[in-house]
Amino acid sequence: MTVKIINQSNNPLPAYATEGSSGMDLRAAINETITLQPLERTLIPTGLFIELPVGVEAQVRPRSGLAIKQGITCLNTPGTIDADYRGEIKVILINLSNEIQSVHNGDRIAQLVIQKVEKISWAPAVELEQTTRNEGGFGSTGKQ
Ligand SMILES: O=c1ccn([C@H]2C[C@H](O)[C@@H](COP(=O)(O)OP(=O)(O)OP(=O)(O)O)O2)c(=O)[nH]1
Ligand SMILES: [Mg+2]
Repeated sequence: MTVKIINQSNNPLPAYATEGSSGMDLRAAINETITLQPLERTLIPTGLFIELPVGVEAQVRPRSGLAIKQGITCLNTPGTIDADYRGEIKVILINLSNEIQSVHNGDRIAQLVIQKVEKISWAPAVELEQTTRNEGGFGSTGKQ
């Protein structure tokens, strides 16, 4: 699948790092370094605008390296880029460490995963098919 993209940043286009990579890293497109206080969140532009076909979404997901090394993650993970969104892809980062963290222009701050999405119609009902699990959840399995 090819997807139209406008890149208003001076960073390279997001790319798969290896043949088997699910995501393409997103880079910060910022003029000045951003500092994040502990628990501070901020919206970081990428300079990227895309045109997804209907039936496809893009997810903005955290990078594990940033999370473990700096305690930085995406607050709304996974972020949803709707097929009909024509605005700039932005990343909501939060600093969950107890130190000030910095983000520089070009830093890889998140990753974009392209996924097919199903659209459904509701069939209103009064009862649902029984299952072994039924209403069990929230740690219901594996108990003696
Ligand atoms: O991490 C994100 C999440 C969303 N978006 C953009 C693309 C998406 O299509 C749009 C709306 O996102 P979402 O549906 O998550 O936000 P909302 O709060 O429901 O806003 P809206 O009412 O505009 O849908 O914002 C981003 O750029 N980055
Ligand atoms: Mg929405």
